[in-house]
Amino acid sequence: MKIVVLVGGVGGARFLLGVKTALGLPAIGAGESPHEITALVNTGDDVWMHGLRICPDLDTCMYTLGGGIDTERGWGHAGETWTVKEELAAYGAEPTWFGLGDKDIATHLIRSRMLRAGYPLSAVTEALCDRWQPGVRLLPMSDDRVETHVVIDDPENPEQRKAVHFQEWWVRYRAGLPAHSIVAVGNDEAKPGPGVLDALAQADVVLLAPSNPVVSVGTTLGVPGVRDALRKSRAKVVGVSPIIGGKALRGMADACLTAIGVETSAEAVGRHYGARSEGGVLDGWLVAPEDHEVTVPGVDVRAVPLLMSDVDATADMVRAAFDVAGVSLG
Ligand SMILES: C[C@H](OP(=O)(O)OP(=O)(O)OC[C@H]1O[C@@H](n2cnc3c(=O)[nH]c(N)nc32)[C@H](O)[C@@H]1O)C(=O)O
Repeated sequence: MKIVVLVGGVGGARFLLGVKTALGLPAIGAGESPHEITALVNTGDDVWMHGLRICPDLDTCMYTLGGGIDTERGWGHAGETWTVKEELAAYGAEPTWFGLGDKDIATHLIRSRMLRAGYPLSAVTEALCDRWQPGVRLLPMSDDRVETHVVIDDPENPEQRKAVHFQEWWVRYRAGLPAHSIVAVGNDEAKPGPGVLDALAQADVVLLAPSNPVVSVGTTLGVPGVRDALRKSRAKVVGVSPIIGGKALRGMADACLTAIGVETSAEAVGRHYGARSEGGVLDGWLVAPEDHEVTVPGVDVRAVPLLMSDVDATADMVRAAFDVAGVSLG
């Protein structure tokens, strides 16, 4: 079976651990399987800092699936040290609000060197995955530069608005400054990355991980051609709600939803994605038991436990999604 999953960072990576487990693969690392998992990974959070190209969602997926993640934080390397960050701060080199660990910097150094040598991000990702063996094909949504920006009131001059990179809004300001709008700069002209459209065309089932519906899954769907390919796919498309009982489980997805005028509820996010039969992308939508009254016109809504408390619980969630999609593992 060919499974395609649209993912962001931490929640997306944890969901992929469950997909692997549901398919009988080891959660960490590679393994023999008749099944093929392809993750279409958001790159709208990517940023240049200190001359390095940083791809938070790709790296979080790669480290998590390859067994190198700091499981407490959910991002960055296990056993990380921060000498370079401290030295940069001692020089007064901005930005000081973004934590780049020493081990993590090695990944960014290799990526930046390869990008500068002319390799596309997809090839760089493949090369980095040679080390981590994630057991999932990680495809950047695009090789083209797409960077999400957020329009806020300028904290230094509240009379004016300014656009800041998503990372500055999210990490520096903890999404605490109201977003007037969120714009994925470059999305309109981006081309889907190599393999992205083929994966969607050949998929037996497509899953939307419980990642941020605006700045992760939404950005990938915003790459021209991706939404159409998904809508045309012969596979059923099942989404998993990142919102339970009216709240995001981690992060500040509510601030992103508010910025695009969508309520923070499983129903509103399901309706935002919309039914495939009505121009949207969903055939099925998994919500948590407390959201069992949710309806999304044209979509098969099922209530199942949605807490990714461990890989087995997450694998159960994935099996429920397969059930809604009508696929069996044989
Ligand atoms: C900006 C960042 O987005 P993204 O990179 O998409 O982050 P995640 O992939 O971590 O998704 C955030 C999203 O995930 C939801 N979440 C987290 N844990 C669970 C869980 O156990 N079950 C479930 N159904 N959803 C979960 C969480 O509510 C967030 O909305 C970001 O938003 O952090």
